[in-house]
This record gives sequence, C-alpha cells and structure tokens, in this order.
Amino acid sequence: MNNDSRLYLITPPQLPDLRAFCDDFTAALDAGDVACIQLRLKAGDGSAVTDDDVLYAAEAIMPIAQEREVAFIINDRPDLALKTGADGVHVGQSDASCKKARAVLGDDATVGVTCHESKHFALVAGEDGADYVAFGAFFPTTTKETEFKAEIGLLEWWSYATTLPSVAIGGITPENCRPIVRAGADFLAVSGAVWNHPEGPGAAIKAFEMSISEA
Ligand SMILES: Cc1ncc(COP(=O)(O)OP(=O)(O)O)c(N)n1
Ligand SMILES: Cc1ncsc1CCOP(=O)(O)O
Ligand SMILES: [Mg+2]
Repeated sequence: MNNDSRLYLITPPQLPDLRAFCDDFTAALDAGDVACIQLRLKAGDGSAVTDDDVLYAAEAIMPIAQEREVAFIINDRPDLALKTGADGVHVGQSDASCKKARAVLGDDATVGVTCHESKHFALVAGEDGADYVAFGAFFPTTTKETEFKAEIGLLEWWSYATTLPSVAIGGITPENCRPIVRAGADFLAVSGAVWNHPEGPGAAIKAFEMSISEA
C-alpha cells in the first residue's frame, strides 16, 4: 500500500481572470500539501496563446508557489521555463525532447515527460534523464482531448520495476483517486477536480488529502 501520493496541480487551460486564479491558487495552497503547479495555457475559442501570455501568467503565479516551496513548472516550452526562472518544464512526445529540455535548463531543473500508456516511452525518458514520467489518461476528462488511455496496472508495474517517480493524470478526482494511490503513483496531476470543485479549490485539496490518506 502506498499512501504517499502528492498533488501536482495543473492550471486551467485559459486564465481570463488571472487575479481571480491567483486567489484560487492561494486558497488551494493554504488548504494542504501541494508538491507543484504546472502552468499549462492552451488556445481557447479563437484565441492563440502568445509567449507574453505565458510570461505574464508566470510572473503572477510563480511567486505564490515559490514562497510556499511549491515547484513551478512550465508546460511545453523549455525556453520559457528558462526565461521565467521556473523550477522546470513538462514536455510531451510532440514537444521539445527530454534531452533538449535538459540541455536548455541544466541539471538542477525538473524535467517531466508525458508517456501516455507506454512503458517504452517511460523507459526512454528515464534513460534521457527525466525526473518523472507521466502516464494517462486514467479517467475521462474534459480538460484535454485525449487519445490515450492508461491502465492502473501500469502504475503498479512502474513502481515495482523502477525508482523514477510517476505522475498519474486524466480525470482524477477525490472520489476516483484511491486505486491510483494504492497502485503507487508518486503524484496525482489534477486540474478540473480542483479548480471546478463546487466548494472551491481549498475544499478540493482537503478532499484529496482525505482520500489519499484513506487509500
Ligand atoms: C503532468 C503532465 N502529464 C501529461 C501532460 C500532457 O502533456 P502533452 O502530452 O504534451 O499535452 P499538453 O499538456 O501539452 O496538451 C501534462 N501537460 N502534464
Ligand atoms: C493535460 C492532460 N493530459 C492528459 S489528461 C490531461 C488533463 C488533466 O486535467 P484533468 O485533471 O482536469 O482531467
Ligand atoms: Mg505538451
């Protein structure tokens, strides 16, 4: 049994009211243990995401995280992670490679890699110097159109076979996370279940903590 999973928050894909998001984020961090936040901005209806959008959001969000020793990770873009002074970057299979991200950010940065449902991608990421591998999607999600579905057995196998930390992602909620925690996921990456919780992000963090401790 592994009850040590920690929360890895992912921002909503659009942040039309950055100040309101910063309040929500602060409430989440004040409610319980959070290991890290990933700034993940994606184009909405008719709007592209510019580098300036990412830099502007990072400038507001990063200090809130770093003041509380919560790691600040930028999605997709090692160059912007370097420019903002982020703690690291998360790259997918169609983004910059893990090796490239490491070359840009150096040995001290955190580099995470999306591995979908693939042991092969995860083993390659480990060889290439990733600090964690992310598997998913475990459950249906409306945050991203997902092509890949991961099974919980993959997390069990990974935690048995390797020491590299795993992140589970995709539709994870306080209600469905227990098998993922028991399977040995080191981190639960969550977005919608926190920011859209009916009682607010702080209540979501507390509900996750309860489920993790009972898993
Ligand atoms: C922790 C974590 N895991 C997976 C992803 C997905 O990355 P990617 O496949 O590159 O897709 P986008 O997030 O860029 O749409 C992630 N961002 N974080
Ligand atoms: C970015 C990403 N990659 C696979 S699923 C997903 C979305 C995670 O968000 P949620 O926790 O709302 O399902
Ligand atoms: Mg990506």
